[in-house]
Amino acid sequence: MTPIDPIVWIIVGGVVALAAILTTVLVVRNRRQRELTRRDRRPIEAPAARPEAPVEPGAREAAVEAPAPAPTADRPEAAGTRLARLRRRLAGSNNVLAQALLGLISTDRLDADTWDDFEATLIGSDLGVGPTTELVDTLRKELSIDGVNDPTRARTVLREELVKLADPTLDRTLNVTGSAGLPAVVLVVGVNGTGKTTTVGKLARLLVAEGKTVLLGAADTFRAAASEQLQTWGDRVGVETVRGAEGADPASVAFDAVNTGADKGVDVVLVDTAGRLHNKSNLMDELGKIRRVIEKRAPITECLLLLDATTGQNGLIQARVFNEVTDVTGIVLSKLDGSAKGGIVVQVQRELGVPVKLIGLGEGVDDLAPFTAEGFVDGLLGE
Ligand SMILES: Nc1nc2c(ncn2[C@@H]2O[C@H](COP(=O)(O)OP(=O)(O)OP(=O)(O)O)[C@@H](O)[C@H]2O)c(=O)[nH]1
Repeated sequence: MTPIDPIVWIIVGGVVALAAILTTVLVVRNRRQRELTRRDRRPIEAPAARPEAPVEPGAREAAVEAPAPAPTADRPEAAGTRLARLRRRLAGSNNVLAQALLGLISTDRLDADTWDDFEATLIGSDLGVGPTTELVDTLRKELSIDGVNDPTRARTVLREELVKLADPTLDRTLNVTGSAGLPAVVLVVGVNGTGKTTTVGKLARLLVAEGKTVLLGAADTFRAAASEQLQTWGDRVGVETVRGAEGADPASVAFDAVNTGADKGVDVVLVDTAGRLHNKSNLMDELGKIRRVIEKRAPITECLLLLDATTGQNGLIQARVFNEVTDVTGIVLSKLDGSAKGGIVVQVQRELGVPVKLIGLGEGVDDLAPFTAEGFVDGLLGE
């Protein structure tokens, strides 16, 4: 056998060593690659929560105006708490009417001057001349028999008479139940700035909390910001808002909203309108068209007229015009907070023959309450 040349041994040894090195390198690289892949697949950990910064007074309200990203409704305050808070607000120190009423029952001598002052205050509170005269006559009669020496008796008589004036017999049910598989349609009308958009938002929130499905229609196409404002409410409450382009025909947006609501099977469609009071025939045309077009798809179950309590007699004149041009089924009296014009409740119901169904007592999301004659009077008298 021929001995193998040492050179050949060296070459073979080198090849084997090179192969071993290459194999080791490949194994290590593969292992690293697998490790990296495994790390990538690990779920991303949420960053540690940052401690909440202290909230400036009013900052929460401002944050509330921003559209909420998630379409989930925040639940309104419980009805009892809300009403108690609103009652306190109604009896607030800036309410001239409440002060005059409480002044009367706490005085120990009723002379002609006291009655004159009382009468003037009631007229100033927009109670109207007729209801004021009725109230003063009844109180004079009742209290001259019993005297005001007994403040509890005086308060009882005053409460009874005021409740009668606010008329507890009126049906104030909000008609938000549709029929024949169609949604209920609530049309909200009124002069600009009275609080229509805000009320639609607050009402949507209450309806959602009652378990109803709601859709908003932004038929106030006159003011671009109005439909944005409504959309913001819709986002916060977690309901869809149907909008049109700025300057679009309000009737067509209203129809789209009701049509979408009917197709989607929602319970209630709330339609916000512009209701500019250019002149009576324009208003009649605009609201008439909106009504006709909506009713091609579903009947309007409730037409709410917004009335700003602070505008007094002017507001009443506007309300009369709206009531003449469209079939109003309920009044929403906004801005009763801090207004000395609470008497308007009585006057507007008598003049228009339409019940006040809701009252607005502030700009906050929960500052809308159903109206009841007893609750309103108790609020005024601070009970
Ligand atoms: N204090 C108080 N302010 C209210 C109340 N309701 C509404 N407002 C405020 O009134 C202003 C007008 O309200 P909007 O809802 O924009 O009124 P609108 O009728 O829709 O107005 P247009 O879109 O111009 O027709 C807003 O600043 C509201 O926050 C209320 O009950 N009390």
